Amino acid sequence: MTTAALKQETVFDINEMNLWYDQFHALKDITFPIHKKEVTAIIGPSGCGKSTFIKSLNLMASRIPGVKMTGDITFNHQNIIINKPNLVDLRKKVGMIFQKGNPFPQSIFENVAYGPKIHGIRNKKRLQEMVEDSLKKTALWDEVKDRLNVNAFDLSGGQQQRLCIARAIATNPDVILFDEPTSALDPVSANKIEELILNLKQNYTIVIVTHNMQQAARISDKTAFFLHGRMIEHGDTNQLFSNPKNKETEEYITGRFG
Ligand SMILES: Nc1ncnc2c1ncn2[C@@H]1O[C@H](COP(=O)(O)OP(=O)(O)OP(=O)(O)O)[C@@H](O)[C@H]1O
Repeated sequence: MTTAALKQETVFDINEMNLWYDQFHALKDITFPIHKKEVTAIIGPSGCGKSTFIKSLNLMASRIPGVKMTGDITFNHQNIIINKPNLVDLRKKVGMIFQKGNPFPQSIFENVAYGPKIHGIRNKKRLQEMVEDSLKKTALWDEVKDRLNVNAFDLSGGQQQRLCIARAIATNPDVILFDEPTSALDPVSANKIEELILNLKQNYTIVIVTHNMQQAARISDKTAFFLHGRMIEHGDTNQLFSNPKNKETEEYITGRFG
């Protein structure tokens, strides 16, 4: 096998990416790849830029007034910072899940059917199939199949989070971004989300921001450690946690700060 064939396929290539909130330089010269069908964890102390980084990947951050981005985030062979793709199309391909499930105040069915509908799917049977498929992929189908018309707010916090994941999956994304998806959940619900993420990586590329280093170690293939707006170290999760190359990474993962 050639070296090129061995090279891992990437979904995002981030190169010398910078972001400012007005005068505040929040992300500095970020360079690393996000590999296809892997889980990449973003770790680091509070305020280091994890959320800002993950929100840059779907250009959510760039919509905040006063934000300026430079450099290169290549997704599907185009630099999304410069080329400014259509945001509806970008977010169809790059879904996002937040700390707290944020379903729409509508039925379970309508929450999941929402994405396909705005992308033009009107056929009722097709929508039903897509909703069922997405709910099965998030292990929610058996829990809700008899009450698809109840309001999504009637679900538990963990179920709402899985519903939001089903909503993201329904548009057939390439990537799902998770910003601390389990920090508002009880341990059992959190565990279900972790299991789900491990299953989802067969079909999707996943980037997860987490404060929980055990979680990063359990579910990610690659980890990137951020500090003061810089990406300090990126590598195989096992290697980064057992034998970090950088002194600051070591101090963080051994709990000496953060
Ligand atoms: N909308 C904003 N306007 C101005 N500054 C912001 C904004 N959002 C974040 N920041 C600043 O950018 C820096 C990085 O914030 P960010 O939320 O990305 O960090 P984080 O690592 O995700 O933190 P946490 O773990 O506490 O959620 C912080 O100094 C924060 O105060």
